[in-house]
Amino acid sequence: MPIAMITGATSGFGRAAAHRFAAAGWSLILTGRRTERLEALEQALGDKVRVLTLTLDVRDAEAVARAVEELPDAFRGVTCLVNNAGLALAPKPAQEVDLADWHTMIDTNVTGLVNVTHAMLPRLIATGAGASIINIGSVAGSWPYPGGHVYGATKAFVEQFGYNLRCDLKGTGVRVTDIAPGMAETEFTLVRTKGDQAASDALYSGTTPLQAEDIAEQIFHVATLPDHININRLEVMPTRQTWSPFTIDRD
Ligand SMILES: NC(=O)C1=CN([C@@H]2O[C@H](COP(=O)(O)OP(=O)(O)OC[C@H]3O[C@@H](n4cnc5c(N)ncnc54)[C@H](OP(=O)(O)O)[C@@H]3O)[C@@H](O)[C@H]2O)C=CC1
Ligand SMILES: O=CCS(=O)(=O)O
Repeated sequence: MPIAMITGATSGFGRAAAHRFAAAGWSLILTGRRTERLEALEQALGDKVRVLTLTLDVRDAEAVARAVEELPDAFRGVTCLVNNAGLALAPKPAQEVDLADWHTMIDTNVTGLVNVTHAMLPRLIATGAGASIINIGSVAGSWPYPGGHVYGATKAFVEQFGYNLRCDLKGTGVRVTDIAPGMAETEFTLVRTKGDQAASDALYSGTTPLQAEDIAEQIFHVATLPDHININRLEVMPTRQTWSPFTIDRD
């Protein structure tokens, strides 16, 4: 059975993707910082498929490299890497944001994704045809909005990094896709607001956001396309989310 490695599997898209791949019999390497949630996933899925959990902070390049180096033989032949771990912080004007929040987003969404990709590239190239890297970008990487500041910029990095990877991976069979979701109801807003459950509930109320399972289905679809097809970018929004017009500062 093929193997998927999913970062940020303890919540949201990552956890839903773990369930989706498991339903199709894939073996799983699941990572995140919250060990108890990884254990719960292993309990839920371990009867059906082979599961390896790794408590890992993607920002720690050494720990990531070591974990990949020490993968047990049964988990070395990874077919699909889902670079999903990420977060937004500080939904307020740039001039009011703590610098530490910008650093956390860059360290996680950019440096963390690069750490995991760098460590996994040899494994994916060894797999060859049919292998894929699926990076979770965001609509925020393409469309500016107030309070998007560094978060959107990190997701623009994710998109361009993926395209550039594709150039260098030509001939290896390894595919690279940027899946760019719009508003989806996960723990994302709870994290972004540093635990403000009311703000999170308010954002998703009275409309129909994407659910984690919607994006998990897209991830699984991209991972299981015939070997000769590479979706470069897949932008997915709720039907009830669109763009705003330009705004103008007037006297
Ligand atoms: N929800 C949305 O509206 C959208 C989300 N996205 C992106 O989707 C991805 C998943 O987010 P989503 O599922 O919504 O949010 P959740 O907050 O529900 O899940 C985020 C996951 O990322 C993990 N994570 C965060 N920081 C780290 C870290 N330093 N090291 C390892 N794992 C980490 C968390 O695990 P743990 O805390 O256990 O480490 C968790 O499993 C993110 O990249 C996000 O930017 C993109 C577009 C829309
Ligand atoms: O990436 C998350 C979606 S949004 O909050 O930027 O619209």
